[in-house]
Amino acid sequence: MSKVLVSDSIDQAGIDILSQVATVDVKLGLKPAELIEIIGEYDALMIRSSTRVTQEIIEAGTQLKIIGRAGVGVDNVDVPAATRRGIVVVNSPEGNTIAAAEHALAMILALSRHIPDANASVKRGAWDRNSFVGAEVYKKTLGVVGLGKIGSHVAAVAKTMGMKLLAYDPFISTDRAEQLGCQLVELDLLFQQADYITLHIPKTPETTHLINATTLAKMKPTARIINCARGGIIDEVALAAALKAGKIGGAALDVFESEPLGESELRSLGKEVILTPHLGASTAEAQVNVAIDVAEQIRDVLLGLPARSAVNIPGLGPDVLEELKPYMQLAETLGNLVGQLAGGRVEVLNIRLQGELATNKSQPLVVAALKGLLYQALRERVNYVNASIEAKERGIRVIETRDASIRDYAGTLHLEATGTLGTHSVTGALLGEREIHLTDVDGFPINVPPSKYMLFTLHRDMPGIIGKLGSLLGSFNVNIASMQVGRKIVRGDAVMALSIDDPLPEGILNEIIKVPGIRDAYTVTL
Ligand SMILES: NC(=O)C1=CN([C@@H]2O[C@H](COP(=O)(O)OP(=O)(O)OC[C@H]3O[C@@H](n4cnc5c(N)ncnc54)[C@H](O)[C@@H]3O)[C@@H](O)[C@H]2O)C=CC1
Ligand SMILES: O=C(O)C(=O)COP(=O)(O)O
Repeated sequence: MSKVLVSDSIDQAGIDILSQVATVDVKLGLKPAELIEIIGEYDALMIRSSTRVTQEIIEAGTQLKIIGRAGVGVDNVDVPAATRRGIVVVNSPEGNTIAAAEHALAMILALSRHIPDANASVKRGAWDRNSFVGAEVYKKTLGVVGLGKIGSHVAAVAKTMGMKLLAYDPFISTDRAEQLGCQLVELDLLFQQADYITLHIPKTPETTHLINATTLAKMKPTARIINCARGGIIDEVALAAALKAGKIGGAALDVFESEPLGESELRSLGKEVILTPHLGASTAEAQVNVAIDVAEQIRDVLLGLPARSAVNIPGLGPDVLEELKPYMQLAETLGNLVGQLAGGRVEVLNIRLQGELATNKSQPLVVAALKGLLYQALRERVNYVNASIEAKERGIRVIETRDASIRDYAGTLHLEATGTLGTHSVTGALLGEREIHLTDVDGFPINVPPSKYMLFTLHRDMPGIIGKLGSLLGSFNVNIASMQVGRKIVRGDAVMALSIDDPLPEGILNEIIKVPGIRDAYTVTL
């Protein structure tokens, strides 16, 4: 019989489902070394946000078939390591949406009326009616950063409380924002005008320390910040300094850069600060929802059935998956790449399936391409099940064409994305043992395998330009793993595709564009 390890607190409803098909061990508070020691006995691991599933633990999980995250964020799981091992990672993208939204709303009102401190005061025996004069949210401006599942519910409720709604979300259309009652604005304007700023975005390289000393200085001195999304989006040292200097009116945090929260200036601040221990999803209802959602997926996978909310491996039957998996990985890689090249919000995605890909089994490839395209916006919240729905909700028009004629490769996939910042295209194929190769970028022929960190330049094909770029990167200690030039005619325009060992340090892109002959440059992380 299969064995399942539950290493975080999971509602009994989930345990009961797992017990139908497996022996279930609930072991909470395991240290990493303890988890490494026992994980090899288990076919499945069920977690929330406390257990950190590192590459080391995944490699020790020699029998693991599935990791189930009873919640949204899988940033505590080394998903690429799981994918390399063929371990499916599933989550519950919507099970705790209402809970998290209501926690953010509760924080807004608790901050406004100093409820935690007033409560503590009365419980200490005081009757102090002067120290807790609050503020109304009515007719105040709420700035919603991230208008996804949770942000849009917060906006809907705040609107009923008479708040004016501003939103910033580079991947949402103006129409969609207006449907949600929000005026879509640039982030700086939101910071300048909002009385309350509530964060509902994933933690990504772009959103890390989005709230910092510089952005805090743009806000009203009376502004209040709420973070029920992810620790790290706010620079907590800068926030504490701004609060102590009276540059910010208040903050309510449910998530922290390091959890459990260690030593922090935030603890010493008064009624203008509310701190909760990552309770956004901690309602009875949400915990039943996510436990059942994920336990059912673990049960299905252990029974050899596909999972419905896999974040890394599509929920297809084993045979179909075996046949399509390499092409789906190609499609997802190309979707991720073209999404980053296009930048901003994509409005149209043209997908051309060529040669052996032009079959009636194209739908999983289209879904995989959309999942890759939406990854920058939604991270682990987008999966093979909801990618098409999310694309539709975001107003992305998908145009699919098939051409069974075979050209340079047996089967190629061409994606063209038109977004608010322009149009870009990529083509790819599988070579040899089904190795992914990029074969064209923006109409320029190349033939390179994708790597995690890549740099693309559009430049004039002229002597010395490769050397200048190489020297510039070298001066910033950027190591080039490979480089290739694609051009259509000699001395015309050309594209350079470089694989680099590490992410491009901040600010270098601007230096690259200053190199004579270089027209544009893009850095991507795949
Ligand atoms: N505190 C807690 O216990 C909980 C926290 N969460 C966290 O809340 C966050 C939001 O969750 P959902 O609404 O379900 O996710 P979602 O994926 O539905 O929404 C995220 C939104 O952020 C937008 N976005 C992505 N990058 C952005 C950027 N740089 N600037 C502005 N917008 C950006 C996306 O376009 C998307 O609309 C996630 O990080 C999730 O992990 C979710 C549940 C409970
Ligand atoms: O679902 C999420 O992203 C959460 O942050 C919820 O975390 P938890 O399951 O309550 O540890």
